[in-house]
Amino acid sequence: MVIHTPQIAPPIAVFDLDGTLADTAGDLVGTLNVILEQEGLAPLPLAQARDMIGAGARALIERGFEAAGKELAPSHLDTLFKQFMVHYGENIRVRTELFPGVTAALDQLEAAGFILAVCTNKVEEHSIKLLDELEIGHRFSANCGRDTFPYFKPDPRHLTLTIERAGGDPSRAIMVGDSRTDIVTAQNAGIPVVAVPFGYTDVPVQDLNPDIVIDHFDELFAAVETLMKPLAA
Ligand SMILES: O=C(O)COP(=O)(O)O
Ligand SMILES: [Mg+2]
Repeated sequence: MVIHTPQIAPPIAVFDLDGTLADTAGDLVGTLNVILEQEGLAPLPLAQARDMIGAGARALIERGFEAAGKELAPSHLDTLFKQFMVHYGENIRVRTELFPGVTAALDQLEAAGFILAVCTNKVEEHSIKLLDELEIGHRFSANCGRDTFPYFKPDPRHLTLTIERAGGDPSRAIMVGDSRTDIVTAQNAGIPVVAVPFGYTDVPVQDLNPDIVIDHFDELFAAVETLMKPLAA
């Protein structure tokens, strides 16, 4: 007699990229400033422009122009977006580094049997390139950007389709992110969310009602265990 045990999907942890896994602001704002200067506008200080990150490069350019008080026609935005993509792609890892403790936290999750995935509003090509240059790309079963599906964060389908592509189960998943976009995406997908406070957000992440806020990646595994305990029991 063959006894069939029910197949339980492994747990999955899905990470945002910019402001969560890596501090990318120096290179994103660096490219934004190249565009602004080319348009005759003053470059923005990093401290001001970093919180404009999180909704993709198009939004970053729009927000940069808004901060400079300059109108931007949609057709011109298209041109600048293409220039941004080329310049950023060529300068993606000049000042960008992983946040402290990322590699060890991914090790811990992998050792506990977690599938790992990325769900970012970066375009997929740049997300793949950057994570490879940061030498962690091979760890992720799926790396889904703004252009991977017809939906992108805060649409919860960006997250649920990432989980599906990685071979995970949305009922055994957690999201880790730095912004309102990530928190709203996870909440709308019914998935618990861990927030990091060191990323890019114009309001403190604590005020956005995530399930847990961690100050350092050293705290991630314990946070995930707490949020997933009912599932493991
Ligand atoms: O704004 C971006 O370029 C992408 O941001 P995200 O990785 O935080 O989704
Ligand atoms: Mg982010």
